[in-house]
Amino acid sequence: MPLITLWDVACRRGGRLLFEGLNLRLYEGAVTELRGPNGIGKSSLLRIVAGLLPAYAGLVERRAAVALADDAVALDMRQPLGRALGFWAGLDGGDADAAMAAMGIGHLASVPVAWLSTGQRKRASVARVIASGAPVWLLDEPLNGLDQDGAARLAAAIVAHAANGGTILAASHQPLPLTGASLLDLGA
Ligand SMILES: Nc1ncnc2c1ncn2[C@@H]1O[C@H](COP(=O)(O)OP(=O)(O)OP(=O)(O)O)[C@@H](O)[C@H]1O
Repeated sequence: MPLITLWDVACRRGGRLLFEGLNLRLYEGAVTELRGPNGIGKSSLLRIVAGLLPAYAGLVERRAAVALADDAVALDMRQPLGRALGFWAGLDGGDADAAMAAMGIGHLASVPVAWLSTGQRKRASVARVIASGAPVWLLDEPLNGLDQDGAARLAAAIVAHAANGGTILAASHQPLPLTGASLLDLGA
């Protein structure tokens, strides 16, 4: 049984139909890379899957909790990273320290989120998804701003999450540094 199923989904934004007739199943243990040119609707699709944007047509079925990481770091900028992540992990029942360690940012726990660099913020938003405990991870350009170590940590986190029965849908212009992902090309 898929964790997420889309039936015949269409997306319309700003008066333009971006895509239609999209059928998608995200199964436990699957990693799916979402590709397509700028503006085709990848971020919009992630928001539809997350329930943040209504589909223009079609049906979306969610059988598990969903966590989305996009360009906006969804953390309190004034708080130290550890407390900001801990707040959400506390609500979600996840482990902020383990998530920070996985993304190599444990040493930044006392640094205000606003002071973090671009790549550190990206690592923090991935850590928030890790700490969410949600089976479904939606990642929008997760490699943006990440150095080689960050990319390797992201790949390891994705592989571990899939091995634990999670599913990952990642919109990325660069291939994720891991094997076994399936491709969904919105531009095809
Ligand atoms: N809030 C909005 N109102 C109207 N149109 C929007 C809105 N948000 C996005 N769009 C339009 O929807 C289209 C698809 O945007 P989206 O961000 O989903 O594309 P994308 O495939 O993720 O692009 P990129 O590769 O550049 O990140 C774009 O033409 C964009 O201008």
